[in-house]
Amino acid sequence: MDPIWYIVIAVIVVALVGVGVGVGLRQRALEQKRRAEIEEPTPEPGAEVEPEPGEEPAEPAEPVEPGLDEPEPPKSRLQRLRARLAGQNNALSRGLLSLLSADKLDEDTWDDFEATLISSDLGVGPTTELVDTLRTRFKVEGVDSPEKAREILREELLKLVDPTLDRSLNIRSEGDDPAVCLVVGVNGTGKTTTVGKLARVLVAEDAKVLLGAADTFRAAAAEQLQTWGERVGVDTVRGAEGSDPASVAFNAVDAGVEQGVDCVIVDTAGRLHTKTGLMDELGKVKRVIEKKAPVTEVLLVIDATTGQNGLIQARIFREVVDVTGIVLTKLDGSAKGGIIVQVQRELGVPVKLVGLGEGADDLAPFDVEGFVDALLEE
Ligand SMILES: Nc1nc2c(ncn2[C@@H]2O[C@H](COP(=O)(O)OP(=O)(O)OP(=O)(O)O)[C@@H](O)[C@H]2O)c(=O)[nH]1
Repeated sequence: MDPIWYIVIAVIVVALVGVGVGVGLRQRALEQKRRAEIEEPTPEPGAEVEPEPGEEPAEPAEPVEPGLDEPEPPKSRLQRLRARLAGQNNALSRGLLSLLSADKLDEDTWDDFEATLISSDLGVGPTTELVDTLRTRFKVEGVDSPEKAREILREELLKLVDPTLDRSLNIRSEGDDPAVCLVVGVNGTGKTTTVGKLARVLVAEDAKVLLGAADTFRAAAAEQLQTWGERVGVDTVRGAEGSDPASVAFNAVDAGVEQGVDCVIVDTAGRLHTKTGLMDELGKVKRVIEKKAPVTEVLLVIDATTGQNGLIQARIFREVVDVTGIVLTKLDGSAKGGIIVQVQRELGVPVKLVGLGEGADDLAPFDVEGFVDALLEE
């Protein structure tokens, strides 16, 4: 035989032995694995693992997102904000307290009181009403002590601010659709800030929220809104700068329905040059959203420091959309809480929220008794 055949045969033998050993080893490994599985079965994905007797069942790990803010709970927020409204810093409060501390209630004292109320944006109508009622009651009921005067003043102030108005916010889903909250107002009043703060209020109450940046007029507004959302783990639906606000609002609500959120809050632009433009745009935003889900709350944001201007804006917005609630911002900087009464009378819509600072949690539900008591606090 040719020696080349010896070499070929030797190579084949070596190869066959190698394959045999390999298969054997693999089979042994498979066998070991199978045995191990029989002794300790691998759980199906998502299946619950029975704890060993005596062993504590493992707690499902909370998804912890690093760097998220923890918004202040509504209760302590209210107390803090009440404290901020109280006392001598507030013109309305000062006027009320000066009446209570007057030695005698002569014409001059009543005139001064009336002037202070008007200058604190209470408006001429409500001021005259209040002063007339107080004068009559003080006389008829023979007020002879500051305590009695305070009691009457408190009662009349409560009536003026109207505790009977429904101030609840329709921002929690009640059916299959999410609640939709449209936030409108002139630029600079604090709309974007309010949307951000409101998202925090909802997150603190464990609601699932989505934001819609329909202020496409100013790119920085969407940026600002997204930053507010990111701080509490809430997503923002945005569009390109200058894109149609109605389509961004629609996309946000569409995504909200898809994700099953409790509330979609839509921020809108306020910087429109003509009233007609404003009407067209806001009307369209609302109509387009409602192809997807009803708008459950329309909040008009008014800057308390703008006084009569705020009222003029309120009138314009009332013509455009059905405002269901007012957010009065910057009450901390105005010292003129009287605007609450005027704006409610003007629109026939309750003040539902008040902003009392630039801080992330400086927004609180408006509480009539808390407000009046804060004004009368010394
Ligand atoms: N002191 C105080 N400042 C506030 C309050 N709410 C908002 N601001 C400030 O007001 C300024 C304007 O707020 P934005 O939220 O940007 O106002 P906007 O209405 O969205 O303005 P545009 O996006 O231009 O339409 C910001 O500096 C806020 O920090 C408040 O309750 N108190």
